[in-house]
Amino acid sequence: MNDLINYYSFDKEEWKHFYEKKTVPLTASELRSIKAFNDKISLQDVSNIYIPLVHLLSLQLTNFNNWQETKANFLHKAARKVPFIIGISGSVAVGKSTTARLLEELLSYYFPENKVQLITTDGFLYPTAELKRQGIMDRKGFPESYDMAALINFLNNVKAGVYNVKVPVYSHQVYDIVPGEFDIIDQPDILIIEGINVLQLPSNEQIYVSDFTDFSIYVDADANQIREWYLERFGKLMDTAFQDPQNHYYKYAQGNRAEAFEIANNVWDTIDLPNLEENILPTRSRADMIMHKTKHHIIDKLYLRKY
Ligand SMILES: Nc1ncnc2c1ncn2[C@@H]1O[C@H](COP(=O)(O)OP(=O)(O)O)[C@@H](O)[C@H]1O
Ligand SMILES: CC(C)(COP(=O)(O)O)[C@@H](O)C(=O)NCCC(=O)O
Repeated sequence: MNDLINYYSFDKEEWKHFYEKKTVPLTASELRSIKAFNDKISLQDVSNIYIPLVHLLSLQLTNFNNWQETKANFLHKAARKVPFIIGISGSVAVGKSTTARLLEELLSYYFPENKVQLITTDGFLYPTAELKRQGIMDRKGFPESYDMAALINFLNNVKAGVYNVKVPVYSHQVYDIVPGEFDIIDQPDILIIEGINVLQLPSNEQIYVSDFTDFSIYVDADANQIREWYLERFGKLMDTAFQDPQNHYYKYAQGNRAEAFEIANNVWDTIDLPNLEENILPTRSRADMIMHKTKHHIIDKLYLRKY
């Protein structure tokens, strides 16, 4: 990516120095818990990239809380806790949900006084039956496949301090919204929201997801590299589907593996790659931070918005 004039760019050596001295060493149990959800994650990136980032976020959070109080005083209103929302965007399979879970883990660990919750915008996809009814099953992940009004309403409720806000649950295994299942977001101090559409501007809404986010991260990588990660994940999803006929990947797991990968390549070429090029990549320059990854998900560059 060419350096943009409104971003500082850093390689990882430069970035890690910003919080080197005060780096809190990771404990053995913390390392275990990070490894437990993804044993491939680079612990060096956790120390050199994510811990300085968590520190930066905590500075921004303090600033945000002070500003909410100052604003409430000016308006002669009682100050109340307003959730700080972190948005994470990027292509399908670039590693948004892994980054989001890692940040959730680290923020909860270093700032236990804060309640941290996480959601994915996948929950606001229309159910398969509705996508089929509209004839847009091959547009899953495109802007029209999401109930953006419901997503905006959800974010508004969270910011307004509403208790127990429900979020529908999407399952990659079932490849659909799970009927009757919800996550509950209940007055968090920090909400992380990850999804391909977090930085998008919905065509038929006056307000955007980004009107509710206080810091946003775009996870970036070369499209050919992301295809590999997509296929690797497809392989993992197939490997766990053997026993379960309800699983979307069961039919692939039962059939010829090479043919299944051919189908996956085709899905990438006809759905996820065009979506990346048409709708996701153009939103990259709206992010506060761009995190660029290379082979094995190793972060090689960071871009931080200047203004
Ligand atoms: N930092 C990372 N280190 C190792 N593997 C990763 C990392 N981030 C993502 N992955 C792997 O890459 C694939 C896609 O990641 P995922 O978080 O599901 O992407 P997304 O949420 O963007 O679709 C998964 O197989 C995941 O295990
Ligand atoms: C549900 C998704 C739109 C969201 O992707 P995610 O960022 O969670 O990987 C995507 O995984 C998807 O289903 N895309 C449609 C084509 C496909 O099967 O890859």
